[in-house]
Amino acid sequence: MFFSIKKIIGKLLNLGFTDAFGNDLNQKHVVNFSYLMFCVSCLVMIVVFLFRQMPSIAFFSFVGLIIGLVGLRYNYMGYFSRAQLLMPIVKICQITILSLFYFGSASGFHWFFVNVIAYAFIVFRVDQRFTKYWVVTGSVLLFLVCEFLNPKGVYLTAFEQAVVLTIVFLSVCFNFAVVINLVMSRLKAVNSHLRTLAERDELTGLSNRRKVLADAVNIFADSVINRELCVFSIVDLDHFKKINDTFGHEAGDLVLAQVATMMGSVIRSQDEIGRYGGEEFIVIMRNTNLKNAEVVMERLRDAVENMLIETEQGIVIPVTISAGLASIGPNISRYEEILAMADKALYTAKRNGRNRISVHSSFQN
Ligand SMILES: Nc1nc2c(ncn2[C@@H]2O[C@H](COP(=O)(O)OP(=O)(O)OP(=O)(O)O)[C@@H](O)[C@H]2O)c(=O)[nH]1
Repeated sequence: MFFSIKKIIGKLLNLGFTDAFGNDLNQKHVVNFSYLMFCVSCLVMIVVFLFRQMPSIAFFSFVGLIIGLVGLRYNYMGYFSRAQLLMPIVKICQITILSLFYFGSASGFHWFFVNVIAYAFIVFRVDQRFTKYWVVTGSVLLFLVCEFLNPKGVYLTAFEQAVVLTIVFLSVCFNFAVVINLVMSRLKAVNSHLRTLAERDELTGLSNRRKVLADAVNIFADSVINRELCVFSIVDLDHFKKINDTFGHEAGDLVLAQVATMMGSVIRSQDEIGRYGGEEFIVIMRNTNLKNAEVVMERLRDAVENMLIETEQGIVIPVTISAGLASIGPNISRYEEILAMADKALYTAKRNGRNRISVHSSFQN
């Protein structure tokens, strides 16, 4: 129940969004949220004041509701700056008129200006600072006018004013909590998206060199601390230059992407894969000895050899890989040493005819 409500609210706040990670998203969310809250409050006031037979406030709130819906639609249609600006204008008018002519400052209704000021600080960017200062200055001045001009109001009894004061306090707190939450969760989402972009290789979707080497450091350190084995493997596509030269660079890219997908499906979930550069990949196998690692890599080699990669013209591109494997050992103090050994083993595999797996032995030169 709670989650479905949260989902509906999330959908409403995302109204009009086309790009999940563009700029201004914090602002758009806050604008949507402000309109939603404004429309809900207008609706509540229409009901309450119709019930209390105060048609003028009910009508005033109805006009507010219509303007609120227009603003929401503006934001939905992508007229962000119009929506952005309409909100503080309508809110300032509503607070001033209700506070001065109906509720009186004892109701604390003019404290809603706090929301307008917070809105201005969050929603207007640096290049809109003049609008921001106008909204903030206007709000502060009108707050003072409301505070000193008509403390009693004409409509509400002292008790009702106390009730309104409590409602104002609670809703200002609520608005602040939601807006802070919104901004934080947007920042978190954008942050994690940026991290993903910074760590992914665009062509293959695998970890890029920086990420896989960072994984290598961590896995190596974990293995040393826990006295476990780990195996590093460097995988290289055979005669890849020839594939590019024969079938074209695009076909080469297709091969890289499809081999990467195959690697993702054959390599065990606990292992890490990344694109080391060009047509080279790294596979890091945790808690694994060389023998088991060789079995996994042999399975991959076989799977790649049997892949059917077709160009757009329907030509099948024959692809094979070679891989070199090396394991952590007693005299190894840095992960780069294992990579260097795996690279040597790869060289051996290439020298021995390619399409094979070669394991680095400590007796090798
Ligand atoms: N299509 C494509 N080609 C790339 C990419 N990155 C590197 N290459 C090409 O990969 C080729 C690698 O060639 P070589 O290093 O000579 O290796 P090879 O032809 O695979 O030969 P062996 O490794 O000895 O079997 C070069 O021609 C690069 O231009 C890429 O992202 N896409």
